Order: sequence, then structure tokens, then C-alpha cells
Amino acid sequence: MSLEDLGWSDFFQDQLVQSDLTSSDGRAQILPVPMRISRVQRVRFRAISGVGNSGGEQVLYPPKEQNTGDFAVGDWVLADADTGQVVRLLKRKSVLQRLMAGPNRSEGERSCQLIAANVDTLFIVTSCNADFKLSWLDLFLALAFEAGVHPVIVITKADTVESTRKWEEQARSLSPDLTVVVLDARNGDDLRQLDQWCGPGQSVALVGSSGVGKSTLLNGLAGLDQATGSIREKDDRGRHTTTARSLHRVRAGGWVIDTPGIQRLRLQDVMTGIGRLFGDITEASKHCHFRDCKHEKEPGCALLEGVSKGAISASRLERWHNLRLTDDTQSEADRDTAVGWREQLKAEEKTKRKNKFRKR
Ligand SMILES: Nc1nc2c(ncn2[C@@H]2O[C@H](COP(=O)(O)OP(=O)(O)OP(=O)(O)O)[C@@H](O)[C@H]2O)c(=O)[nH]1
Ligand SMILES: [Zn+2]
Repeated sequence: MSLEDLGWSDFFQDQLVQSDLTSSDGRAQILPVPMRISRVQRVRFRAISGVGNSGGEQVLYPPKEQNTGDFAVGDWVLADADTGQVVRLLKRKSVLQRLMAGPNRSEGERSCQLIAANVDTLFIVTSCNADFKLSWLDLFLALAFEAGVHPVIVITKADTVESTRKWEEQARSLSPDLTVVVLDARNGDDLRQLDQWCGPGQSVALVGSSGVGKSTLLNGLAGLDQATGSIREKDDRGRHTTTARSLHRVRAGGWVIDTPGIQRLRLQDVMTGIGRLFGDITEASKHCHFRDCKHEKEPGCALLEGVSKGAISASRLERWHNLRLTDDTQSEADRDTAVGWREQLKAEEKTKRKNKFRKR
């Protein structure tokens, strides 16, 4: 396996300084050794080195002033291969992270939880059943937008419904040009649709709530043991081993990072991404007459005006309000507003339907 197979590119090579490069036997070498983090634990982590092995992991320790919380699966580090000491963390191409700003934390206490680093694509996994929720998808789309990572909505369990159209259309309506893939995660041929994001050097992170089929997808993509459901990979002697790592090599040549601890996000975790995902609404809301406008029925509300003029889609505005409604970190007052707004929208739609009926 080469460094490039592991995801190394000019972006990382350009961060090396002269003293990182040595030559032995006339061959250029990078010392300390570039390695990619495959698992983060409490006091140490594990990493895969691209040179001279076939994917075996090595235990590493963070530099003195840092702890493992400063590192994410997918990170590139330079490390001393003999002692396992990390010398330096390389700048990230992308990082999926959530802002931990819970209701009991003050503004100054904001901190980030790292989810995955140096990822090209985020597979947002949901299925054709009750766990398909637009507000859940919106939050993960916001996460991808915030990180500058390409989102792909993967809808599993296509085989359990007569038609997948309803799910597909709802997902597509979330954002223009959004990529949506519908499949049976247990079917190898269906999974080939995902290969285009999983080629050599490419990295994908996988998120989804419990039971949607993440392990099934991962096992299928990696060509692993479906029967036992365990993640089995070849160690450096070619033997099969069950691993608990989070960075998995897949059949198409790339890497998939699973994120078992991240099944749910709160609005506050991804505020910047929400701002981008709903850019038109965020921008228009700056022109509301009242600074603290709740966009419910206030005079001079630029959002309601936008809807009535057709400049803002009513369903997008409803989604935006719904996000606040489903968020348990929102204040009581904000949630009431969101409820009020939803009811108003419903009433308006009812009137519209009635009028239409009368015209006939
Ligand atoms: N019919 C059908 N079943 C599926 C599909 N994908 C997953 N399943 C089944 O759904 C169940 C849950 O799948 P998992 O892959 O374990 O789901 P998960 O998201 O990893 O769940 P957690 O480990 O709880 O996070 C298993 O019994 C799978 O066989 C699919 O596309 N079609
Ligand atoms: Zn307003």
C-alpha cells in the first residue's frame, strides 16, 4: 500500500519541511513517518502507515501538550515509528466536527467534538421507513456543508417497500443537486452505486441512526463477513482479524470511517452549516423590521414577505422552523413560536385548499 492509497496528496506533502525529508540508500524518505489515525482511544490512538505494510495498525501517543481529543480518525500525523510518539499533526483538508455548546454552557465554553478528518464524502444513511426524518437529514447536511464535504444521502431497505419514489423525492427536495442513492444494503450489485466515492485515496465518513444498515453497508463495501456482522480485515500477514478500528479499507480501494457515537445532532452543534444550507432564509432574515423577529406574524417580516412574493419557498421555511421545533436545546419561547408558525401555515394551506374547492 502506498501513501497515496491511504489518502496522502500534495496537500499533505506541501506541509513537509526540509528536515522531514532524508535520504537513505539514495532513496528519499519522510522521517518521522506519515501515518493516518484509524482509531482514537482515551490516552492513545492507533494509526496505519502507508509504507511497507499492508494496513497493520500501530499504537501512537499524542505529543506532550496535547491529548487524544485533539485528534480525529482520518487525521494525518508524523510520528516516530519506534517509540510511537506523534511529532506533529498535519493541517486537515476537511474536518467533520460539532460545536458542543449545550444549554448549560456559556458562550466562552464552546468546544468542538471531532468526528472525522480529511474526508471527501459524507454518506448520510437513512432507510425507507419510520427513521426517515427530514429534520434529521437537514442537521447532517448542515454538518457536511460546514465541513465543505460532499454529502450523499443513502437510503437503505429499498427492498422492503413497493416504491421508493416517495423517499427519494423527499430527500432530493432538501437541496438542489443533492446526490441521493436508494439501495438494498445487503445487495452487492446495489452497493456498486457507491464505488464512485470509494476509489483509491478517497475517504468517506458514514453516519446514520441505529438499525438503518450502517454495518451492513460497511461490511458490503469492504467485502467483509456479512454472516457474523463483524468487521473483518486482513492483517499484515494476510490473516483475517476482527478489528474495532474506525477507518476501514473498502473493496474499491478507498476508506470508510464509521462514526458509531454520532447518531444525532442538535441545531446548536451545526449552526454555521445551517446558515449555509438555508442561506437564502438566513440572508433575508437580516432584513426583518424587528431585530428579534420570530418570523411568525410580525409586521415587516422579510421571510413572510418573501414567501408571499414567491421568493422563499414555504416548505423550506417550514423545514427551518421545524428544525427549531425538534431541537431540545431551544428555549421554550422559540419552540412555541415554531409551533405557532406551523399551525399558521397549516391553516393557510387549509384555506387555500378550500378556496380551490370552491372555485371548481
Ligand atoms: N431488507 C433489508 N434489510 C437491511 C438492509 N440494510 C440493513 N438491513 C438489516 O437491518 C438490520 C440492521 O442493520 P445494521 O447494519 O446492523 O444497522 P446499523 O445501522 O449498523 O445499526 P447499529 O449497529 O445499531 O448502529 C440488520 O438485520 C440488517 O440485515 C436493507 O437494505 N434491506
Ligand atoms: Zn421575520
